[in-house]
Amino acid sequence: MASQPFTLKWGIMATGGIAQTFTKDLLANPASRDVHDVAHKVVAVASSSSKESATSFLEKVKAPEGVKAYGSYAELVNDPDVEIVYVATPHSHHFQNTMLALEAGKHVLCEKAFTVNASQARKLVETARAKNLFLMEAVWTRYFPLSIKVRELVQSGVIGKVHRVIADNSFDCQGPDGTYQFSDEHRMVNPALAGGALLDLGVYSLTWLFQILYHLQPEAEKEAPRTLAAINKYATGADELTSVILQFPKHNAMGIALTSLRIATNTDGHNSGGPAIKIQGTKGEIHVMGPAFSPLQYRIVRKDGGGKVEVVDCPIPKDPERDWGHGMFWEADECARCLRDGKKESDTLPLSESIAIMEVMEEALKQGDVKYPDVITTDVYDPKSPLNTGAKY
Ligand SMILES: NC(=O)C1=CN([C@@H]2O[C@H](COP(=O)(O)OP(=O)(O)OC[C@H]3O[C@@H](n4cnc5c(N)ncnc54)[C@H](OP(=O)(O)O)[C@@H]3O)[C@@H](O)[C@H]2O)C=CC1
Ligand SMILES: O=C1OC[C@@H](O)[C@H](O)[C@H]1O
Repeated sequence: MASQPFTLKWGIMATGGIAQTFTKDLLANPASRDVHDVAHKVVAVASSSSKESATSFLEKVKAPEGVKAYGSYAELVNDPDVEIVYVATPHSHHFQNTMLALEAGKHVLCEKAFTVNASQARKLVETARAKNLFLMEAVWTRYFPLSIKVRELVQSGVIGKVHRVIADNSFDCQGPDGTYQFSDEHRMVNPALAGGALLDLGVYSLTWLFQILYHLQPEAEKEAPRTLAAINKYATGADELTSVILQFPKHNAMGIALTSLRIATNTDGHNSGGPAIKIQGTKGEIHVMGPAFSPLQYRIVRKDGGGKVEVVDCPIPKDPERDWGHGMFWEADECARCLRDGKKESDTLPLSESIAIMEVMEEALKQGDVKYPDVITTDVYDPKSPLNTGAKY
């Protein structure tokens, strides 16, 4: 007889778009993605706006009976049934919200971008380690079977030594008059919510650079990159057209990360313009078709392939009962496996790597003179911060 799966009990912090998407993935049957060793239970959700928002969230995601709805983040982190908190607030809030959960003794999966700057990231990691708690940045793309396969292919030498990775994750968000489809208050462009292309979208371009050029470096030869950035800013002061070059001189490798809110990676949204990611080695290339955050196909182009391209599709499985499957469940499965195995961080995205990525983004934003308000950049934890209580700031 098969043994029972290890079941992880989740608390959801915030009720916005991605909280709904992720929670629906948690509620999908793991068997529909051929996972049988771990499972997930949603035990509570909290809204900083009102208990009603949390209740309406549970209706929207078609949660089963018995899931608790809270009107504050403090109640959620103090619920003894919650084992791990999924932090699904804007970037501005990640540091204070994750600290709130860690201080209450909860494990945390925190949405990308991990924090607003590197010192906040270091503080989170120090706190999680001091308290012996699990912590992971929710970069779901890393846990896609496609990403795992591409990393394996690169490591096995199929395309030889990789010298360059070019990755783009850009959206065309502008209306006919050049302003954006969303207001200046929206989290995408509002500096008070750490808005901007780099922290929201560019983090995925950097994910591809890092998971190939940095993650696969042997531990003894780890080399942090030099960062060179160019940034054009929107009227609000947030970055809107951002390019970052990462140089790894010891490994003779270079990465180019592109992101923008003005111009899309592919103008027709169908990859007609080519891949979003190109991984270029001495024996060939791997092309990953966009979007960079949720890719469904890669192609291997061999130098001696005579023009033939190997095309591999990696669809995201759906739970037929719920007619749902978005691909965020793989990162949730990673959290469950780590906790089952007593691990406090994921090997696929170690905390040191989340810090290294935040160091790059902080440096790039500094070079582009992008500034955020003190209330969201501080690395001093305050349980009563408006970012934790939902008060205006
Ligand atoms: N992995 C992925 O594919 C995606 C990840 N993300 C990431 O998820 C996070 C949230 O994004 P998304 O869900 O799109 O954002 P939304 O604006 O849809 O939701 C954010 C939620 O955060 C809470 N919140 C608390 N304080 C504030 C505030 N001052 N302003 C706005 N919201 C606040 C609100 O919930 P409440 O009122 O209930 O407290 C709100 O609903 C970001 O870090 C983003 O980068 C976003 C989209 C996709
Ligand atoms: O993480 C993300 O991926 C998908 C995008 O639509 C979204 O803006 C971003 O936050």
